[in-house]
Amino acid sequence: MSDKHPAKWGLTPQEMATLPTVFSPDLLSGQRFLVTGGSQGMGKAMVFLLARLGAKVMICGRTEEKLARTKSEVKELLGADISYRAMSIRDTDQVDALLDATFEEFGGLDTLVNNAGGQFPQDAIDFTRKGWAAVIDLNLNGTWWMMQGAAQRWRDRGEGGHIVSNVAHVERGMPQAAHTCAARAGVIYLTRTVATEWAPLGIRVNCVAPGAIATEGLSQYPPEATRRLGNVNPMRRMGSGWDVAEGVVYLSAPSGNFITGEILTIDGGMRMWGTVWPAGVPEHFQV
Ligand SMILES: CCCCC/C=C/C(=O)SCCNC(=O)CCNC(=O)[C@H](O)C(C)(C)COP(=O)(O)OP(=O)(O)OC[C@H]1O[C@@H](n2cnc3c(N)ncnc32)[C@H](O)[C@@H]1OP(=O)(O)O
Ligand SMILES: NC(=O)C1=CN([C@@H]2O[C@H](COP(=O)(O)OP(=O)(O)OC[C@H]3O[C@@H](n4cnc5c(N)ncnc54)[C@H](OP(=O)(O)O)[C@@H]3O)[C@@H](O)[C@H]2O)C=CC1
Repeated sequence: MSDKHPAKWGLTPQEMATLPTVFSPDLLSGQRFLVTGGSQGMGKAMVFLLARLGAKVMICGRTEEKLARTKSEVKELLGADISYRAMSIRDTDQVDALLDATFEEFGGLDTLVNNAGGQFPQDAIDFTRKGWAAVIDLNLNGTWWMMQGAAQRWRDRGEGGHIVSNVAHVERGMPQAAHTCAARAGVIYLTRTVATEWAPLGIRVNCVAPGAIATEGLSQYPPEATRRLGNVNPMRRMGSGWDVAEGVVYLSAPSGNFITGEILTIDGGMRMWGTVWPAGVPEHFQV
């Protein structure tokens, strides 16, 4: 992937339908997945991969049009049927309705993928209370409502399950994204805690932590910032939604059966070298 600023970010449906995968075609046959934010970006790559591997998939997002488009593309290119529901993970009533609808339609759920999220770039010193609250509500609270709601249903039905949440590489902090960094750290430590609490229930809980990934979501960021994203890790390129989708499958398939409380970092080495400045590099740090 080049580090140039493309006219359109992300993978095409045709690419997601044909990209090579290390997994065998029937790996997830009969497995039931719920992917939040499955209508674009990494979530959509997960949906295509899961459908290609035989899984039943429910997706959600706020925009019905994008969900319907994803459903028809999956049908047209893979011949598979997926389900969707327009909702916001920030609304607890809508979270309950989504989980109830999914368990009812599929007769249960095997893996919840918490992928929906986002933020805006800003220096922390300038955050408004409303802006801080919006990012925490989406990335920490919304993710938690989904985690807890799924776990309660599994417990009440006497069934186990798996949760994988898409967070971000936050070990070194993330300048101009302190709100999301705080929220993602919260999800990481929820994961590490409930992985223990919920082990007796047969529920595994993991995260994937991406670095800079080329998705449609990047169109919300200024070109002067995204132009640098191919240079924020030692590999000096961005990852793709497919890289993250394969990580989610690895944790969710039998390959992940003895993995819980884990954070699978998929960042091209950004933990070691490179800093994302989503609003642009301040003068002090320019070389
Ligand atoms: C951080 C860099 C990591 C590396 C690159 C990562 C990239 C990605 O993660 S891309 C994929 C994710 N997609 C996005 O991040 C884009 C989507 N972003 C959002 O949806 C918003 O940022 C959201 C989280 C705030 C959504 O909440 P919503 O309820 O829709 O928020 P509002 O638009 O109503 O705004 C509420 C409040 O938030 C403040 N605010 C929003 N945008 C900005 C901004 N661009 N700059 C500064 N402040 C912002 C503001 O206080 C808003 O209140 P009002 O001013 O009264 O509207
Ligand atoms: N791209 C990157 O480099 C990185 C991304 N991440 C994180 O990974 C996740 C996926 O990223 P990416 O694919 O780039 O994101 P995108 O912005 O491309 O996609 C986000 C998806 O989430 C949905 N969504 C957003 N808000 C809500 C909500 N309140 N309720 C339900 N669905 C919602 C969107 O649909 P709709 O707008 O219709 O609701 C969309 O389907 C996000 O959490 C992101 O912040 C982490 C590190 C790096």
